[in-house]
Amino acid sequence: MSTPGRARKQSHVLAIAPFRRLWTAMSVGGLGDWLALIALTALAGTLTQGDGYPTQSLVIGGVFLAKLLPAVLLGPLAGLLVSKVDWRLAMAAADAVRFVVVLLALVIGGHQWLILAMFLIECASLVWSAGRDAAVSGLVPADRRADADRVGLLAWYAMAPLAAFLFALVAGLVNVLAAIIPGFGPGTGKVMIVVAGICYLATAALVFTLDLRNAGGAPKPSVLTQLADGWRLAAANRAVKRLYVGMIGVFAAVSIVVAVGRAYVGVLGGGDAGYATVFCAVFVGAAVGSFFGLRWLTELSRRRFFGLSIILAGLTVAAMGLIHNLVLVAVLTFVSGVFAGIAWIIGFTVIEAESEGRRPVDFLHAAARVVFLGVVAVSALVGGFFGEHELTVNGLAYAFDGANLVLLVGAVVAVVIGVLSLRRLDDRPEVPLRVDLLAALRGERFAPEPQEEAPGMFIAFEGGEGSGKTTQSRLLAIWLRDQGFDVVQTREPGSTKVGMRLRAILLDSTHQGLSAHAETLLYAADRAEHVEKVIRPALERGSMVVCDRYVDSSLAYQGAGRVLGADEVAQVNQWATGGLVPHLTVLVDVPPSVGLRRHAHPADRIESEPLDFHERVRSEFRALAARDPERYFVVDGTLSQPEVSRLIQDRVREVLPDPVPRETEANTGTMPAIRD
Ligand SMILES: Nc1ncnc2c1ncn2[C@@H]1O[C@H](COP(=O)(O)OP(=O)(O)O)[C@@H](O)[C@H]1O
Ligand SMILES: Cc1cn([C@H]2C[C@H](O)[C@@H](COP(=O)(O)OP(=O)(O)O)O2)c(=O)[nH]c1=O
Repeated sequence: MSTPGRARKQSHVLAIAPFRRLWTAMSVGGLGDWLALIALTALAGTLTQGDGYPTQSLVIGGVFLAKLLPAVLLGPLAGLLVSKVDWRLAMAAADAVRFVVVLLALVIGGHQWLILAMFLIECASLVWSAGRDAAVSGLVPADRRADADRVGLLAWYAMAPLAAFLFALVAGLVNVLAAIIPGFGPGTGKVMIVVAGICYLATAALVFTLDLRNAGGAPKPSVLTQLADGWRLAAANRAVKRLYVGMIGVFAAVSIVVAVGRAYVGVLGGGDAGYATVFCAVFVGAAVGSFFGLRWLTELSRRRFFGLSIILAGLTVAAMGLIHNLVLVAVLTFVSGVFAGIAWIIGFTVIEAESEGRRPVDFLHAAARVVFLGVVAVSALVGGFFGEHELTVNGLAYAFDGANLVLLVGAVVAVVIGVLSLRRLDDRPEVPLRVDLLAALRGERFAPEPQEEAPGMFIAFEGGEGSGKTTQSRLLAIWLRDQGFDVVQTREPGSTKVGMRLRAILLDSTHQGLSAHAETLLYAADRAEHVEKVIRPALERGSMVVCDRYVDSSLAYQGAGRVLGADEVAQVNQWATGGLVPHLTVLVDVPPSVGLRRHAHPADRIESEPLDFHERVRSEFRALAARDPERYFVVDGTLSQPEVSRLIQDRVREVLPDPVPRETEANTGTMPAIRD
């Protein structure tokens, strides 16, 4: 539904000039951050070159940890600090600190200092980010802040491959110079640290010249709060939870490549340039994957493609751990990035559809940070303690170090998560994956052998309490009979002999406390009986079946209302009905507050549920309809009865075989109907 205010096309959030300047500062600062990270980890690798593999692995891990810990531990503090001081000063001071600290890294040697420097830079960055949030709330109107956050994050992530690319470029140049000029001085790490310092200075200048005094607003929730909030939102929807697990799993596997990259590249004979190339390859791969993820293999179910990409990303990471060749490792890194990108964009799109347009950006960004932290810590420790090993197979020596082990373990985890995602999120269980995939590779959608389709037509009515389904399904049955069709009008629960008994159990309000699982199974039992004894025989005779409630009621009431999750309830019902799906489902949509007031009789067991139960039911019905607009017709049940009927008739006419045209309908006359 669109409101007039929404319908007005808004200009891009970057059209707000002061925000554009802030955004530029965010991008330049982001470039500095990424450069500092790559440079400090590369320097850590170079400094510890002679100290043995375990030390090197632990020191590089230490730098990564120093980058990630402050946000998790000190995030809320920084927000509090900036809410008390002038944000512009705070940001400029943070930039000055970052500038001084990176440059000190040039002067002070020793790997302990690199770790401390990273920690200090990150603490300053926290203050900077809190200042940025305050600035954004001063510069951007409230309804545009989500857009502002999005372009900010986009810029930040886009700076990663750019920084890595610059780093690789300079590393190449330094190598050439070192070859030409014997004893050529500074290594790439040091050169890039200077560039990072310049970025911080530029950021300070950009921020300082921003003219705005009324910035303020509440600081953003901390990483841990964002995580908890995001997870709580997902709790009601199992598919969303599984998508989160898949996305985070594939992210973890690919993070390992970055975490062990410096040490592994060193073992393979590469240096700074090789490390930066691998770093760049992950991000470029992910960008390519997320750009094409929705466009490749369009005939394959997206959920299946999601699981498959996670498995393939895992297999690529495994190959990386086993193949000792720098060029191949760089190529495989790119490929694993592509698969991770595909999984992320699909996960994102499906989650957005499942959660009514809410974008889980904050949650995923926070989760990515925490997961990266964990991955880096574990990789550094395992890699460091496992150390270097050499296996001898048939007289051939094969190096198997901590990095190899960590890559393989990550790969196995990703493959397991991928297989689980594939099984648990499958939306085409009736079609074998291999057949589906082969057809999709040929650009076709595999259609199972059409089952002998019964000649009749099945129309279901769905909606909340008092929406008017019963009234409308009766009126539609009468109208269809007038059109000359043989009509079977029926309802759930309770249209068979056994069904009547089940209905009594289900709706009698003395049966309070019936377990949600038992309730689901009883509705499914009623439905199984109904399909076998009433609906299928009618369809086989060629009748029109008009049914008041069907499977979607269970998805909405038991799946969402009772929070059992739509997937399991759908599986039970798929089994109970033998997969019988209506040709058309009419959803009569009314707010529960309106529908519940319409009934005069005393409330039954389900009607007496609280309002938020009925709200969940309604939003699940709407979500189901939104997912398959071809098969659903949503009608506003608050309109008058004749109006609702007319809209339904217009829609049903479209699917009728050989309908009487609307213009001549008045002349065909109406059979006298007995109405109650
Ligand atoms: N479009 C409508 N506007 C106002 N009242 C309606 C409308 N449609 C049905 N009603 C009334 O609302 C009550 C519930 O209708 P019913 O068809 O039994 O709904 P449901 O089967 O969805 O519970 C009935 O009293 C009916 O007369
Ligand atoms: C068919 C079905 C109904 N229900 C609930 C919804 C209704 O409250 C009740 C059916 O009662 P009914 O008297 O048929 O109500 P309505 O006129 O609203 O259709 O059973 C489920 O919870 N799950 C289901 O699968």
